[in-house]
Amino acid sequence: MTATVSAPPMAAIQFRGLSKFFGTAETKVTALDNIELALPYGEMVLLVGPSGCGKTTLISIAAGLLNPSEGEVVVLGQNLTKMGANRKVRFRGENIGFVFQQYNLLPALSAVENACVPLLIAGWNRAKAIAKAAEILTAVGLGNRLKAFPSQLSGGQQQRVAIARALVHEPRLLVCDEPTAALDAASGRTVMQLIKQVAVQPDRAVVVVTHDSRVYDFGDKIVSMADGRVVEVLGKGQRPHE
Ligand SMILES: Nc1ncnc2c1ncn2[C@@H]1O[C@H](COP(=O)(O)OP(=O)(O)OP(=O)(O)O)[C@@H](O)[C@H]1O
Repeated sequence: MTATVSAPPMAAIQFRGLSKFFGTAETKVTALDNIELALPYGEMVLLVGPSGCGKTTLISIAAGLLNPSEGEVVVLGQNLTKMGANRKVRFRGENIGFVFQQYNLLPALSAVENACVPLLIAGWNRAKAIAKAAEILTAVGLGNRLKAFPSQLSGGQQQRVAIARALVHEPRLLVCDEPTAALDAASGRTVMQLIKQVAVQPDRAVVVVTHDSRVYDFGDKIVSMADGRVVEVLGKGQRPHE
């Protein structure tokens, strides 16, 4: 009999009464205003909305990179708001993968060396880390470019290396901030397809911040934000009002 992996009972990410302010007094900016939102396992959730509406701030809090000013965030069953700084760093390293608009690859390292960095940081032996990184690079279609340096790869290929690096330690939450912004339409679609194929699993969660309406079709859910608030949560195939 095949073992099936099913979603854990609770939401992958829960924001409860979450607010974030920057600055004080007359310079005070409300980046997030009382967010109540639960994001599920097993889906690709797109976070959309105009520039400055709070998307990056929200995923930075979900990823434990930023603390909220008010409210709570529970990620993969752990309340980050109550977690000490050292534990949070460990939790992040073990459970969260990041993909950004800039690929942030190390230019002196080959594709496979770049992709295995998180494993080396986690203490893996080099040969095992390289083998695992090669496996995931193959899964994202770069099995024949393992030894290429970033400067020898196209933008779309470099983003695929960055995706492999983000997924190599099998994180249960993948957070992507504008992953297709620097790519042409075709490469952007390939990258979204890969994220969907490789990262979306019943016991994992994927959140993608995007301005790129060309990739809205990939969202199982679209959370639309404005002025630090969630304005609507749309199902598959629905489009936000622009
Ligand atoms: N470190 C900071 N200090 C002061 N204000 C900040 C800081 N980070 C974000 N903000 C402000 O908080 C608000 C939300 O910013 P955020 O970057 O989350 O928006 P965004 O929706 O991701 O925008 P974009 O799509 O342009 O990346 C903006 O008004 C921004 O200027």
